[in-house]
Amino acid sequence: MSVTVRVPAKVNVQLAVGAARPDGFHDLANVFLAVGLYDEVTAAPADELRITCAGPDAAQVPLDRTNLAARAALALAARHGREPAVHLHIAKDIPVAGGMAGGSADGAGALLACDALWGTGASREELLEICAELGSDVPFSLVGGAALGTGRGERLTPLEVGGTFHWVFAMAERGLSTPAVFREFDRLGQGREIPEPVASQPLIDALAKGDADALAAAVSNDLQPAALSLFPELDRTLAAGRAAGALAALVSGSGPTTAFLVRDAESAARVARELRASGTCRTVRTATAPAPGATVL
Ligand SMILES: C[C@](O)(CO)[C@H](O)COP(=O)(O)OP(=O)(O)OC[C@H]1O[C@@H](n2ccc(N)nc2=O)[C@H](O)[C@@H]1O
Ligand SMILES: Nc1ncnc2c1ncn2[C@@H]1O[C@H](COP(=O)(O)OP(=O)(O)OP(=O)(O)O)[C@@H](O)[C@H]1O
Repeated sequence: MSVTVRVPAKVNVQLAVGAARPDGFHDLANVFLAVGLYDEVTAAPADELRITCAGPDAAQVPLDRTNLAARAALALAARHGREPAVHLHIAKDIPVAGGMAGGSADGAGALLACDALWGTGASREELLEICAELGSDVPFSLVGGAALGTGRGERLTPLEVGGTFHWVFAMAERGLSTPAVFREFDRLGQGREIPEPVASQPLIDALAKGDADALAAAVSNDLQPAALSLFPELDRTLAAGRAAGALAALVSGSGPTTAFLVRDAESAARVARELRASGTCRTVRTATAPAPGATVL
């Protein structure tokens, strides 16, 4: 017997970042939108905890206990006083270290898959609590759709989405480390007053209306200058997407994946084609949003 769970990637349509807290994290107003690029995590009984991974970026995924899927299985097993005897296989389609919460997706997926395989019967509340322990983005991977994340991003308020949004994503030649991007944010902000992060009401309204033009006018990412400072070539990718007719072009989360909001499927295909031809990125994918959260298949 095995259980397979499908989990979406995310794009941050707003990422407002406050000053560094004493614990090193940053308070955020983080508007997550789940997009239809998915990892699948399959849990099957085994003698001991084992992780395997397949997919284009599989070589970059750690297969030891630092893998977020392994950490999820260990956390659930410890809470329920059982052995983490499970084989977790990750079919990886979300780019690694791309700012699209791929590792977080695997954490949330493994948690749900182990809960179903073991018949743990953990409440939604308990699952969300474990997710928050695993990482700031993990609760959203479980929930999907759209949500405002406050605190370090783990405290979620679901948001309404009134239509389908079309996106193009350009994956970069190399990854960016999330802590390094936050550190660069701090460095760039030295000597400046960093305002409290606040969610944008026009952005929340645009999501609720399904209005792509209004969303394009409202998207923002406070980590973008830091990501561009560490990875200046991303500016060329953003410019290529804008020139191809994207309504908005931004760095996804901590980057280096760049995200392009477009009007419809036709324009997604055109922007994707022109981004590929621009030679400014490794691969290009199209996806629609919102996507559901972690789901047992
Ligand atoms: C950039 C985003 O992806 C936007 O959704 C997230 O804020 C990052 O979420 P994540 O990868 O799940 O991050 P975590 O695993 O919780 O933290 C990794 C590191 O990122 C930094 N970090 C993360 C979240 C946050 N609110 N403030 C931070 O400063 C910290 O250096 C932390 O040690
Ligand atoms: N299951 C996993 N899949 C991918 N990376 C993982 C996983 N578990 C741990 N990692 C480690 O986490 C690092 C970040 O990978 P991940 O793909 O989650 O980045 P990300 O998409 O930028 O994350 P986020 O958007 O949440 O900041 C990788 O370099 C890898 O070493």
